[in-house]
Amino acid sequence: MKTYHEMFTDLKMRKEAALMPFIVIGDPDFKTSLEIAKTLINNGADALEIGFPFSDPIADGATIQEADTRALKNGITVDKCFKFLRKLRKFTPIPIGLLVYYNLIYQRGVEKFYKDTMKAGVNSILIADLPPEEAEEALKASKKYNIDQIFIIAPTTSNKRLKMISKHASGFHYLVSVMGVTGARKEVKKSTLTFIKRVKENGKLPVMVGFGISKPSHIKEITKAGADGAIVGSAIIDIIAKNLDKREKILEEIARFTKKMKKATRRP
Ligand SMILES: O=P(O)(O)OC[C@@H](O)[C@@H](O)c1c[nH]c2ccccc12
Repeated sequence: MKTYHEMFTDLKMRKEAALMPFIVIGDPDFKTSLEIAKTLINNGADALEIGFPFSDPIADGATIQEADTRALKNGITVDKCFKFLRKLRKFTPIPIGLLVYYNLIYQRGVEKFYKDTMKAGVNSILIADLPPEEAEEALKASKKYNIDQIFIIAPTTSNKRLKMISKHASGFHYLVSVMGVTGARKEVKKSTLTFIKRVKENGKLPVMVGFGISKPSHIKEITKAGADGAIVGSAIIDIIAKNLDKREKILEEIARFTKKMKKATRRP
């Protein structure tokens, strides 16, 4: 199993930024989502961010909300999510990060959740709705089980707060490109580029940018501004949603899209 640090070091030598696609377990169904994860890896993903479906995903826009609904309708539970992760880890050594809402962790018990995460060979956890001020118990478990705790940094995060987050975070900084919810966007704002520079100057970890990244040109813009990689969720899930009645097309189109996005991570 590869650490984030090893991944970023390897990529630096190859003059590439990291491509980290995001999918929801069980969307459109358990088996297909595992095939999708493998397709992402086979076509250039450097790491994966894996979402546990949740009924009230407050940080998510319509695309991911609907993915969560599809997965929950398929009967995906937290136990099934861990089963998925164990299968995925057998397939690949690349870093795998979880995206979860705190309720799912709280329900299982913080200690047990982190232990299961460790046993599944997962690298990191990002809890979408848990600020660092309230993360004491989670941080304790993350240290005990050697899981990187990822925290979100938003455009409104002050440098002072960024330093506080830097004290607790490991793995990478998750820079949210814009205020708002997840969802593919047409453009990268100029303000996002200056924000990336600010986090590079004031943070301590490699910077991954997410929220809205949906085209190769977006990846080029953010990496030129200093980002170490991109997290791409909704643009991939839109492909799933569009092809629900012709599932063989899902893998085909995701393969094509991933290759195109990975190509854009090469630094000139
Ligand atoms: O979907 P987008 O706009 O490409 O953004 C990445 C995103 O999907 C993923 O990182 C994510 C999904 N749900 C979240 C909730 C909070 C923070 C991040 C996320």
